[in-house]
Amino acid sequence: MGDKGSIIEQLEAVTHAFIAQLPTRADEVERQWLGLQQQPDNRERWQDLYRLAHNLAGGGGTFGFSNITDAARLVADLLRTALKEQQPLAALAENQQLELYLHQLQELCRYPAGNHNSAQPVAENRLLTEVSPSRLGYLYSTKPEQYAALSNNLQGMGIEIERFDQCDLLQAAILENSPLFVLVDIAQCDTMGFLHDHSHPPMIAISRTGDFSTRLKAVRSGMDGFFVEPVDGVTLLNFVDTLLPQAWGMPFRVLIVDDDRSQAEYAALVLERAGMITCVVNDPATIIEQLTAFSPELLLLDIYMPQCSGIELAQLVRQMTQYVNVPIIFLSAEHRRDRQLAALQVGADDFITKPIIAKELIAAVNLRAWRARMLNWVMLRDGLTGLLNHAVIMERLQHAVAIAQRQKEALSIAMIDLDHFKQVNDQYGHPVGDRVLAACSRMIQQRLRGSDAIGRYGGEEFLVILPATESAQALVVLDELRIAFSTLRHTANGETFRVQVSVGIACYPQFKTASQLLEAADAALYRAKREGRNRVVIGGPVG
Ligand SMILES: Nc1nc2c(ncn2[C@@H]2O[C@H](COP(=O)(O)OP(=O)(O)OP(=O)(O)O)[C@@H](O)[C@H]2O)c(=O)[nH]1
Repeated sequence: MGDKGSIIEQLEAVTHAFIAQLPTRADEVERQWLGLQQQPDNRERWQDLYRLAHNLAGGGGTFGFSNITDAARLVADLLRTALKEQQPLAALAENQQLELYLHQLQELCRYPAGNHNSAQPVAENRLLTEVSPSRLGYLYSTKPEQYAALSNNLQGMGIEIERFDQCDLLQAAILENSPLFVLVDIAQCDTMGFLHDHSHPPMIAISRTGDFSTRLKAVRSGMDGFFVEPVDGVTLLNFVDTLLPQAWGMPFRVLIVDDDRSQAEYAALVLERAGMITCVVNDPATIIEQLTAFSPELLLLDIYMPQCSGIELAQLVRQMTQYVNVPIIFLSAEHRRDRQLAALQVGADDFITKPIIAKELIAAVNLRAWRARMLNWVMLRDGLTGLLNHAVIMERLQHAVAIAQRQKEALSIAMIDLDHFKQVNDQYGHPVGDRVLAACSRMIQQRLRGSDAIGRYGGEEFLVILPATESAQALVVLDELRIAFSTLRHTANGETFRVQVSVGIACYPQFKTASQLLEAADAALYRAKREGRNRVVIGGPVG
């Protein structure tokens, strides 16, 4: 099921087939209704009409025609009640409400094109929307003084702020420019109705007070975050990072274990359609290999399987320490709440009852996978800079060297150290030093490729790993970065200052192991410092 192209093609094919037979279904509805005008006491015919509506409601939901689902459900609900309560069938044939519902349903089936909302599941998954990397932030506020304070604070971090005081202009600008985030003055929060209809960048409420009712107002307006003024730029950008597609843009990877092939394939189709990557396992005995090969971010387990139960499988997975944090969702026809609770006690996170409702499944998987990814993100990152922490960047280095060896390709690493940083702390204070560190980290992130790994190696020292990069290329990239650093203006106590960096580079295959690379980059950095700072030096003879 990993082949996304074929999944989408399959899905398009079945959707087209569904659309193609909608007009015929409309005719059938009409024929049944007219027939029932002649034979109102024919219970079987009423039941046929009920089944027709019921199927349209299901199919409409599956294939993205929510209007058809809504209309068909009105018909099906009305008919089910009437048939169950043994209401007089002749009266049903004269029910004007039913006639109206049926008419709406026929219209929607005959002209389905304008009603398709197939993009909805993907759009609902905000994390998957592509927003181009941007250095633009928007402020929606009628107060110019708010703009001045924020703009000052964020300019030092390389972010430009634009203010809007009209919602429609803001909305148009968001669609056109995809800013990094939108700050919304709490007074304007309740005018942001469009948030519910579209995907959008992180929307963050700002307010002078952080009391319960103000925060609640922000939540109810659909805000993604809340900051009390004065807004600290570093904290704000770190928070935005946790919501951004760079951090979350990769599709979720879901492993589905179900001995019932059709159920498993259906769940996989639904999730793939919402932009996720799935792997279906019908034989629970192969789960260990699949966990290693696929490295899922979430497990969807059927409870009742002949060979071993989903509950046993969840226990088995939880006993493998590397999967302790992977969310597990049970999928089962079990409706008894006590059984469901017992199942959850083995360490699962949620329980979805069959038959699968696509929307519910997508929402549950999205929520759990997103939470797990966010926790992971926080655990792997350095709190001040948002870069990978020391342990993680060291692990990435080992990994990058192994790949370079296997693929027989180049690899460069660079150690970046701020020059005379102690003076910044001494002169302006530690909090200003922190802000400078955060601004520099952001600049490295903005300038390097997504495939490069960037970590905080020590206090004011960063380690960058550039896969498939020769020393000459690394030199060019790092020197551009050095120049960009020296042009960044920082402000403190009304003064403006600049900070420079020294860089030491080392490259594979000149240096063969992670520790040799680190040693060589460190020695090169030392040379850069000794030779006058604000320069880039390559370790060993230049390749
Ligand atoms: N504000 C702040 N300062 C830090 C942090 N981590 C390390 N530092 C400071 O970074 C400074 C490093 O000082 P030194 O190692 O003497 O180096 P330097 O002043 O940058 O001089 P050179 O590296 O030789 O150019 C020390 O003052 C540390 O306190 C941090 O997280 N925040």
